[in-house]
Amino acid sequence: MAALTLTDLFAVPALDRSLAPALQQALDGKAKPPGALGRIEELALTLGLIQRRLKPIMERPVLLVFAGDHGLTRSGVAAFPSGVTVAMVDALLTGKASANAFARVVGAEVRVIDAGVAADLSDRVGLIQAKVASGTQDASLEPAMTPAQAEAALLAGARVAQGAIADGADLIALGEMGIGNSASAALLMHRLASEPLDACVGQGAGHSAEGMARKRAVLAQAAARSDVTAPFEVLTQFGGYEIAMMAGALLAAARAGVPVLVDGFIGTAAVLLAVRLAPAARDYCLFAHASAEAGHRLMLDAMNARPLLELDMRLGEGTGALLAVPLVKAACALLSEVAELTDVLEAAW
Ligand SMILES: O=C(O)c1ccc[n+]([C@@H]2O[C@H](COP(=O)([O-])O)[C@@H](O)[C@H]2O)c1
Ligand SMILES: Cc1cc2nc[nH]c2cc1C
Repeated sequence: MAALTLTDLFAVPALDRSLAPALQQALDGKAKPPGALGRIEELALTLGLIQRRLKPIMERPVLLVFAGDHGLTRSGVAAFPSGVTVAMVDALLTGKASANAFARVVGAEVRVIDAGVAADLSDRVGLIQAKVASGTQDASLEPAMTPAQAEAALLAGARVAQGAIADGADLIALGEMGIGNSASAALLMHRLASEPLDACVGQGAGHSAEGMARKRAVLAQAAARSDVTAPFEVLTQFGGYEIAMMAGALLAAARAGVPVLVDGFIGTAAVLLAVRLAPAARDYCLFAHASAEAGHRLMLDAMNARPLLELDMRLGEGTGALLAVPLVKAACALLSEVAELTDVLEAAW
């Protein structure tokens, strides 16, 4: 098979809506008042359209956790040291992180990918090795990555999603781990959603008032360095590798007709990037939760997205996406398992 190119990856087909009337009729005919299952009915219709089936199936959800480091941390945008990225990759690989625990609860598989961690992880068992570089450059001083690195990261993310889908994944959940990536995501949001930088900056994994002031100042310096707004250029200027790979994974899943569960602030920034690169990708996304990170709501609004859950979470790793898996499964079960109202009434009378 010919190697995937960015042109292929950006050619996401528009969602085929031809089954919408039949799906709506099926939902209205179930043993319940029309519309009584609210947003689960909306979700069921979306899943039917994406899978092109009147009875969508959800048997093998797979969480992809992309990990990467950020040169911006050298300028003090994060409260935690970037070594925490490695420690959490090890926790994720050994089943000890929150995402692993939640994945066990909802019956999802977890795959962990080295997108650009600033440490040699070549000896880690079970880690998908896709490192483009050992962390991005410090985006407050220079471009986070080269165009060739951005392209490599988008394509590597696509290949990881294609691999999971080839193994039977029928739902891709996107997660990430990367100290400093809330800073990178804020810069992406600023440029891709055209929001003032201050509205895009939140506390990330945690910050004192002094830390927040430093984060804002460093990001203002980064934003002043380059005025790009075109999505690929915004990625090269502001990073990061795990964000690029999540965007690539979404585009590959959309092309394969596989729905994607979107997690928090950083995952949503990756989706915004993907949607600016290929607008049709938006219709393959299921937005799992509203993160407590300031700016997340506004970023969701930029894509007209209404998240399923609101739990005041701001962890990342895909934890919010995982908690929405049972809702997705329930939406499938509604279309495939619930009786027709006419059959139920006939049986009773
Ligand atoms: O998912 C979110 O909404 C979210 C919001 C804030 C922080 N995080 C996580 O915290 C890390 C980024 O925070 P920071 O302060 O290091 O930029 C990264 O590992 C993310 O997974 C995640
Ligand atoms: C401990 C820790 C765990 C995380 N998981 C995702 N982002 C994280 C950030 C930190 C700091």
